[in-house]
Amino acid sequence: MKKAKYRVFEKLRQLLDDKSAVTTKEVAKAMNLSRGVTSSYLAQLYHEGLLLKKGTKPVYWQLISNSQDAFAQLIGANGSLKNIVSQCKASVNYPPSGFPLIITGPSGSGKSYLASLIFKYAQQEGVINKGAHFVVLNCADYANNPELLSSVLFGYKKGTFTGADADKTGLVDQADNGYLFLDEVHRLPRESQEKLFVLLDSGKFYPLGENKHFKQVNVRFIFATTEKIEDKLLNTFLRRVPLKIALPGFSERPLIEKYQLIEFFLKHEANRINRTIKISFNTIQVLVNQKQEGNIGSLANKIKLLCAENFNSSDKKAIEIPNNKNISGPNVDWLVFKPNSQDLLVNLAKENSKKYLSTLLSTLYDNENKNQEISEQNLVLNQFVHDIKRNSVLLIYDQNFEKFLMQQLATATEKIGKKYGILKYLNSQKLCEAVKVLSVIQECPDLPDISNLLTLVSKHYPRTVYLCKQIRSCFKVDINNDWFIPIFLYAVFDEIAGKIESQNLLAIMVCHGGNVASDICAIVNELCGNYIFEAFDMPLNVSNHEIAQKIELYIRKQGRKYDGTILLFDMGSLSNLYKEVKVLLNNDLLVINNLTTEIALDLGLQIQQNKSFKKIAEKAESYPSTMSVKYFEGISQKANIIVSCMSGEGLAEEIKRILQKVLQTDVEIITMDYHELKTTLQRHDLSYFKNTNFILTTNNVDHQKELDVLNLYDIMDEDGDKRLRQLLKEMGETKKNVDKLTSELLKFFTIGGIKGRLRFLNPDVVIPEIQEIVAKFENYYHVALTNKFKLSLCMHLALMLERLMLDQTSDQESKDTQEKSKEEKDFYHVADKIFHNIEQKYNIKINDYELSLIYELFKTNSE
Ligand SMILES: Nc1ncnc2c1ncn2[C@@H]1O[C@H](COP(=O)(O)OP(=O)(O)OP(=O)(O)O)[C@@H](O)[C@H]1O
Repeated sequence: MKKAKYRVFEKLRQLLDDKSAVTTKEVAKAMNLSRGVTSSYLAQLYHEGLLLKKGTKPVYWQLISNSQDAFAQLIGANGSLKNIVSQCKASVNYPPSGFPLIITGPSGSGKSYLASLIFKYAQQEGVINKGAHFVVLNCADYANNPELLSSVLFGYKKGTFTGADADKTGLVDQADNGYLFLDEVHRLPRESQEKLFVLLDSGKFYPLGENKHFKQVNVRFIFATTEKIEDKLLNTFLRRVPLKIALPGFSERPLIEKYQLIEFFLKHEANRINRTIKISFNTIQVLVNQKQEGNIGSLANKIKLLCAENFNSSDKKAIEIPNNKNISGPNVDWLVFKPNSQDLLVNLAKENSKKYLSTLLSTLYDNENKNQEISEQNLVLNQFVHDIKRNSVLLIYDQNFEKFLMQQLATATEKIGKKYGILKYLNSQKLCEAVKVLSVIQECPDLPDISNLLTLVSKHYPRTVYLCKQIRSCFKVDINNDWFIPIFLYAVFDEIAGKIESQNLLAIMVCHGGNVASDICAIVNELCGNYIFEAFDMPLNVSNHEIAQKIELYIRKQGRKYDGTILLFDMGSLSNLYKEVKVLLNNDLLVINNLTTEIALDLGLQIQQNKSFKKIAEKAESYPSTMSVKYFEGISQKANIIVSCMSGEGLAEEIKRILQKVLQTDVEIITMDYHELKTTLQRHDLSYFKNTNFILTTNNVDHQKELDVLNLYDIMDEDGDKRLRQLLKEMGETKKNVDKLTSELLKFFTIGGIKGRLRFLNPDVVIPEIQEIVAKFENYYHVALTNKFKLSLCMHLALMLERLMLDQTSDQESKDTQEKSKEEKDFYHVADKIFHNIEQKYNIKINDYELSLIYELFKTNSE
C-alpha cells in the first residue's frame, strides 16, 4: 500500500495536468482530506525535493518536473545522452544567437526528436519567441530535383520558371527568428550547400531568380544525417557547423534506457487506445536485445504492431502480448501498463540517487577494508533499502523495471545455484533485496566508481565472486556494471560465502560429451551443500591440451592459492593430462581418470571436511581397480633427480636413461624441458622439492639457493665433478658407480659434441675406443684428468683420427723441427705404445706433429 503522502503527490500531478500550479485547498478538496493534513503532506513532499512552492497566502504548488527543461523527457538525458544534452544547451544559449549543429546517427536513433527538443528548449529559455517556427525539411524528398529543392528552401521570384506566377517565400523565410531543421542534409546539392554558407555566415540569401536584392534573416540551423559527414558534405560547409553530435543506436544504449524506451512506447500505446497492456517478460527481453536497423523508431513501430496483432485475441479490458513466437514455454510473468496511469516519476529525484549510492559505497568500502563480517555488509544494504523506501528516492523505483530485473536475476540464479549446489541459500527474499539496490543502480545516471571495492571483495571472496560472475554471465540482458558483483555478493551470498571460501582444495571434473560433468557436479555439490566442484562438459573430440586450456582459464579466474588440485576425468591418457595440467599449477595435483557420482561424492565430502591433500590422495589409491590415480605431493613422493635440457626433452631423456642404468639407489628421474623447469622453480617453494636430491640442467637457471642445481657442462670441471660426486655419495652411490656415471656422461657429451663434425667415423664406435686410450694415459701417469679435459681430449683425438685417415697433416709435420725435451720424448714413447692398437685398426700412423699437439694439450691442462 502506497503511503498517503504519495497518494497526495499523485493527485497533485493529476490536478497539474490542467494547470501550472495548485493551492493546498484544491489538493485537500480533491483528496477529501483536511487542509491541515494535506498541508503537512505537501510540506513533506516539498522537503523531499519533489515540489516547488510559490507565493504566500495562498501558497501555490508545482511539480519539480513541470519546471524541468524540454530535455527532461528525453530518455537518457541524465544517462548516456548527458553530454549531448549539455552540448545542445550550449548551442542554444551561446551568445549572441547560438550556433548551428549537425546530428548524426543511424536511422531511428532520435535525431529528429532531439532537434525538436532543442527547439522547445530554446523557447523555454526565451532565446526565441513563443511563436517562433520550427521548420523541417527532409532534403531526401527533393534529392532528384535540386532546382525544386532550392526553390522550396530559398523561395523564388515571379517568372523564374514556368509556373512561377508570383513571388514565393521559401522555408528559410518561414524559419526567420526560429529554427530550420534540415534532415538528411547529405542529399543537399552542392549549389544549395554553397548558398547555405553565405546564409550561415551572414544571414543573407537570394531567392531563386533574384540576384540584386538579398534577404536578411535570423535563422538557427540544425542539420541531421545518417551518413558519415566527412564523406558526404563539403568541408567548407562542415567548417561552419561547430557542433557535431553522434547519437548512439538502440543496441548501444544502457539496459535501463532500453527498458525505459520500451516502457515509454507501451505506456504511450496504452494511453492512446485506452486499454491496459499486459506484456510477457520474454517479449520485453526480446525487445531489449533487438539489434535491428531502425533503432528506436522501429522499436516504437514494433510495439504498436504487437499491440495491434494481439488486439482481437485479447479481452476488452486488456491486450495481452504473449511470448515471442520463437520462445517456447508458458507465459508465466507479465508486466502491466494501465492507460492514464501516472508515471511513477522515474526521472524524478534521480540526481539524489548518486548521493545515496556514494554514501553506500563508502560505507561498504570502509567495512570491507576493515575485514568486517559479510553479515555487516548485508545489514548496510538492508539499511540502504530501508532508507530509500522512507524518502523520496522511493520515487526512482520503477516497479515494472524491478519486476523485470527480478525475473532476469531469478532465472540466472536458479541455473547457477543448482549447478553449484547452493540454491537453497539464494532465496527470493535475498534476491528481492539485491534487485531493489540494483534497480536504483541501473537508474543512476552517473554511478560512482566501485573498482576499489571490487578489488577488495575479489580478494576476500574469490570463489564467491566467481559464482556471482557466473550468474551475471547467464543474464539475457546486459547488466553491465561492476556494481553488480559486490551488491549481489553482500545481498544474496551473505550466509554461504564463508563456507564457499573455506575450501582449501580446488576440485574440477571434466567429461566428454553431453552434460555428464555438469550433472554429476550439480548432484555432488548439492549433496555437499556447497560449491565444491567446477565441471567442464567437453565435446567428444577434445584434446588434452584443450582441456588443460579450459582448466587454466578457470585457475586464472580463481585469484587465490589452494593447497592442491583434484581433477576427475572420464577418459583419455592419465599421464598426458596430468602433465598438461601439472605445469599450470603451483600446488599438488591428484588426477583420477574415473568420473562417477560415488567417487566424486566421496572426494567432495572429504574436501568439505578439509581433509589434507595427502590423505585424500592416499585414499584415492584404494578406489576401485578399474581406475588409475596419479598424484604427487610436491614434485614427487619419491627421492628424485630432475633433469632438464635446453635443447629439448629428448636430451633429458637420454641423460635419464644413463642415470637409470648406472645409479643403484632407488631414485626417480624426472625430466622436464627448460621452460617447465624454469616455471616450476619460480612457482614453488622449497617444500615442493623436498624429495629432490638435485637438479641437472644444461644451462643456468634462477633457483632457490637451498636447491642443488648443477649445470651438466660444469660436471666436466673439477669443481662441478666434485659436487656431483658428493651429491651422489650422499645418496649412497659407490665410488665405482660414480666413476661409471661420469664416464658415461662424458661419452654421451663427447659423442654429442663430435657427431656433427665427424664425416666418416662412427662416434658411437670410436669414442669408447678413445676413452680407453685416455684411461691408459691416466693409468700410466697416475693422474685423474678432469672431465672437461677428458671431453676436449676425446674430441681432439676423434678428429685427429679422421684427419689422419684423410692424410691431411703432412704440411705441418715437415715444419716441426724444434728440439724436444726429455719429458716430451718420454711422452712420445709412451704414446706410441698406447696408440698402437688404434693405429693398427684404422691403418694410420700418428706422426710426431700429432703427438706434439697431444703433448701440448696434456701440458697446458696439467699446469
Ligand atoms: N531518447 C528518446 N526518448 C524518447 N523517445 C525517443 C528518444 N529517441 C527517439 N525517440 C523516439 O523514437 C522515434 C524515432 O526517433 P526519430 O524519428 O527522431 O529518429 P531519427 O534518427 O530522426 O530517424 P530517421 O533517421 O529515420 O529520420 C520517435 O518516435 C522518437 O520520439
